[in-house]
Amino acid sequence: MMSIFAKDLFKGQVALVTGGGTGIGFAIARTLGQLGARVVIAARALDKLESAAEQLTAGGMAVLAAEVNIRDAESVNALFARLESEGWQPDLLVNNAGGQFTSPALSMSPNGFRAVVDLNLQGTFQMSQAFARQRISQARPGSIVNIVLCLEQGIPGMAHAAAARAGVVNLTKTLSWEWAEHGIRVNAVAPGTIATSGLENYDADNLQAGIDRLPIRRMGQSEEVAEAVAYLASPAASFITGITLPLDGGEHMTGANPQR
Ligand SMILES: CCC/C=C/C(=O)SCCNC(=O)CCNC(=O)[C@H](O)C(C)(C)COP(=O)([O-])OP(=O)([O-])OC[C@H]1O[C@@H](n2cnc3c(N)ncnc32)[C@H](O)[C@@H]1OP(=O)([O-])[O-]
Ligand SMILES: NC(=O)C1=CN([C@@H]2O[C@H](COP(=O)(O)OP(=O)(O)OC[C@H]3O[C@@H](n4cnc5c(N)ncnc54)[C@H](OP(=O)(O)O)[C@@H]3O)[C@@H](O)[C@H]2O)C=CC1
Repeated sequence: MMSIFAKDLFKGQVALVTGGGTGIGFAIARTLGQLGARVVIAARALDKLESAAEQLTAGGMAVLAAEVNIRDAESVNALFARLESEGWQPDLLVNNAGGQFTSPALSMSPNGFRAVVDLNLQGTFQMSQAFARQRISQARPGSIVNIVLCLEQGIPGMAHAAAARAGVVNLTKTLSWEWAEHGIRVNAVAPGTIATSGLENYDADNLQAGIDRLPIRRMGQSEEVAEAVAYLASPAASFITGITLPLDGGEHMTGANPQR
């Protein structure tokens, strides 16, 4: 898929994409890199990040693979300190890392619920706070895009993720208020079902049943998410903050697939 944006849209900027070594995050990193940004891809598994970085570098992009566990505040702070000292301080942050397991709410353990909230809500907050502290201390503007989930009708089988991502949707609004005066915009994209290896743990028949109910009857592509992220991160969206953009083939109108 060709990007509709100008090739040098993000020239001179650094984009930090969490979970940027796989799936949607990889597509976001590739799009931002193709549009001129230097890109940091950050996650836990350095081997996966390094092979992703190799692919992107082979395509002519400037890419740094950096280890981080977004659930761990010390790891997050160490990442931002490293990026500053190595000249990769980010102008744009894409909080893409996240995920969950499926389980009926009745069988979730406290620790299982907490792990998913920690990853998706606490992790997103910790990354956003570290980013904003760095930008604001240097009086530089910035842009944050959070990847959430289509959750408008609730998500049966994923109570932890639904609650955590609803938290991120409101965090997006609240931080957009608090940080607007510093030139930092905060927005989110809410994907429906997107074809990535991340879907391997989901029942294919149930996914198909959900897709059959959509106005646009197919899975989304990672590149479609990446284009929306590029738009929201760019000056074309300079008057947009606090929004969550549904990117879901219409799923926000059909309701969640109860079999998920
Ligand atoms: C249509 C689809 C839409 C969305 C698609 C996507 O998002 S695609 C993207 C897809 N990509 C991803 O989702 C990737 C990211 N996802 C992850 O890393 C994991 O799903 C995670 C968030 C649970 C973290 O896992 P972790 O290993 O760091 O967790 P931990 O070791 O710290 O354990 C904490 C607690 O959680 C419990 N527990 C863990 N797994 C299961 C399970 N399957 N079953 C039941 N319980 C489970 C575990 O037993 C423990 O509780 P206990 O026993 O102490 O009471
Ligand atoms: N595919 C889909 O249909 C949809 C996906 N999403 C969301 O989009 C995002 C990307 O998903 P997708 O590409 O499909 O799946 P992936 O499983 O490929 O992406 C998850 C990424 O998050 C990283 N990650 C997980 N835990 C941590 C952590 N503690 N610290 C840092 N990085 C972490 C993983 O890397 P590592 O394990 O190396 O840390 C991985 O790169 C996720 O937030 C997902 O929930 C939302 C809606 C639909």
